Amino acid sequence: MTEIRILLTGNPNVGKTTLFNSLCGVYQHTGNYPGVTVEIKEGIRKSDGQIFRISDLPGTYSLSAFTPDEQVARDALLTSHPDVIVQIIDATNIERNLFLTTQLVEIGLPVIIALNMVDLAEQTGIAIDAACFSKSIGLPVVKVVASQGKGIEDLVQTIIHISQQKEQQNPAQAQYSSTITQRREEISSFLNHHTQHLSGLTPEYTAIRLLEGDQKLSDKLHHEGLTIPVIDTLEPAAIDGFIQEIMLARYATAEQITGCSVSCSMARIMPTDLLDHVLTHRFFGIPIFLSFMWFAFQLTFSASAPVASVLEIIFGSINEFVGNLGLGETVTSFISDGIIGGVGTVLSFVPSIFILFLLLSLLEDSGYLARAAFVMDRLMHSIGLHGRSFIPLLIGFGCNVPAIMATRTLQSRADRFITIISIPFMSCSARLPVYVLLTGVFFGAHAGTVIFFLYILGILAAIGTALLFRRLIFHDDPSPFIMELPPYRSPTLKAAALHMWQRGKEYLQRAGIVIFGGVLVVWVLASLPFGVEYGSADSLAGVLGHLAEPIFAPLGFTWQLVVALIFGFIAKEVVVGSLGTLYGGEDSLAGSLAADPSLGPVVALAYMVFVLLYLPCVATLGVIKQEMGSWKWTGIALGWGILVAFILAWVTRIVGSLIIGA
Ligand SMILES: Nc1nc2c(ncn2[C@@H]2O[C@H](COP(=O)(O)OP(=O)(O)OP(=O)(O)O)[C@@H](O)[C@H]2O)c(=O)[nH]1
Ligand SMILES: [Mg+2]
Repeated sequence: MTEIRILLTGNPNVGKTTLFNSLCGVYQHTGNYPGVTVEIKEGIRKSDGQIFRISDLPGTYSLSAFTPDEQVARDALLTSHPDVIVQIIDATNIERNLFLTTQLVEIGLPVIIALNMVDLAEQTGIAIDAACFSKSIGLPVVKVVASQGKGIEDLVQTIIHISQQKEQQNPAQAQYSSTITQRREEISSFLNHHTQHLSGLTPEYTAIRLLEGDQKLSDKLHHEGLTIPVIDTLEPAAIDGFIQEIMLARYATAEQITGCSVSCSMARIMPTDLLDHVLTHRFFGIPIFLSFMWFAFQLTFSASAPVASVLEIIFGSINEFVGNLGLGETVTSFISDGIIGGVGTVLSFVPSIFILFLLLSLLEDSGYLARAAFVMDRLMHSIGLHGRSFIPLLIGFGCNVPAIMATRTLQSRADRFITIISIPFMSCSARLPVYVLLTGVFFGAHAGTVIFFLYILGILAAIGTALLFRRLIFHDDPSPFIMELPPYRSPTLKAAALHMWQRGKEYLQRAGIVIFGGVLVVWVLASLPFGVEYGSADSLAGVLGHLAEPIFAPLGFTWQLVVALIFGFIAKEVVVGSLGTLYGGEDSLAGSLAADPSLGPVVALAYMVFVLLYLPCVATLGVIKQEMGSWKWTGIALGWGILVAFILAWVTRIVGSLIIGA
């Protein structure tokens, strides 16, 4: 078997990852907004007697990289020397995508165009003559619909064909003015004598990249002791002029190619514009966004509460059954308090998590969330957060770990840090079970609304944090933000369900290992030392809880709540798991909570506020350290979370008691 190495590249949000998934038969996260993939993902396909080693790159508009994710794409394209580059082009937006093509063809490696989303292009009345397009661009063009797996076979055959072909491609190149051509020759003839410094790039190509302002490349050459003609001798203003000129030449080429092969029967579709007008309206935009979110939480709670109570009844009967088996005290307690009380409780919230994920996936795939980002941008910019930060913040609703990785789409370190420290306040799905449990017990019909406000509080805490840190530490203004709105795409239930399943599966897997481990520790602590009553104040868990209780006295938390918080650090699902274990006994967990005289709506609310804000789980802390590269900032993020949680939970308790007492 021969091996073919392929890079999938293209602008953001054109369907690279969807195509990658189709080619490799795997699942990587996709979403209808730019910046979903921020790292290179590798995959393998074996077919037709070949091994295809495929890399999915983050999206990029050009090779002049500005953000960390674009740099990853640029470096892979310039330094990894693949056999074939496949550029995925959005068929509804060909001309803009071709700007990147004009850069790719200059590298000198074989390029194939995968023209994706032809289904959408056809719906909007854009007709593309692939043969004519291929001829005018001088590259093979394959039409595909990645989301339906159409055209994949054609693409694979083309890849095989091109990788075996020996002769050079002859693609349409950008036509530069005589000044640029002359400068280019000057630099490349100099580089001809120094090819050992070019790491496989041709002198001509290196010359044009330098004229285009590739800082990384010129830094590298300087570092190796070279003085580059033109670049090092001319004024920066002159170089800026070259950058402009080259860009214009690229656009002109893109326009020329598109002109002869694409015809539009309709100028633009109106419904999108009209819809955007409403959804991104200056005044209505935010209320509309909030209503969508409120509706999502209401639905999550009302649809999942019945399922959760059925599961609770089932677990109750298993408990009774195990109790009657006469297995001995420790084994019975292990099964009913540890496994069923702990892990079972966590699992009974799986339906809520799945429903929330399904709703978020539908909103995301339709393109609405990107509009929400746009609406929030106006607001966020005025308070010192970068508009682009909104997408990582939103991803935080699912899990904080990928959200923090998604900050790689931000350019400045200040923007990144401010976003990273704000993300843990976004209520990830692991916290939802705590809300569903406690609001169900203490807030009855208002449960959905209380959950909604907790999410809003999380968003406000995130925004407040950004504001404060921007003013206190970084002083500068957020860098300018350009975000393009992705097209509306009618979400398919299949894609959304797949999305939901993938995210839900992670939750289940965690429930299997991490949560079971965490809950087991709590069960052991509640059972030791031998001879004490399970979960009593004399058990190790009781002692630990009582030790920490004074700290939490102003908040009114019982020692069981405190122990659950401590172990919630492993993963936030462990909070309900521990409560299930510690409040075990005859009654159901909900029943025991309702019967505990030290608990009531006010303490429950303060507890939920604390759980929402207090600290990111271990995994999140790990990734903060990885992305910030410093323990100092990781410590600041950790301490800040605890401080905010404490203050806001305390305020909740005071204000709540005043209202209830009044
Ligand atoms: N209608 C239609 N939708 C598609 C097609 N291919 C992808 N999509 C959708 O387009 C959106 C973007 O897809 P992704 O695969 O995440 O795009 P990407 O290029 O990897 O995006 P980044 O990683 O952000 O650069 C998703 O909502 C996909 O479901 C297609 O052929 N037709
Ligand atoms: Mg992607």
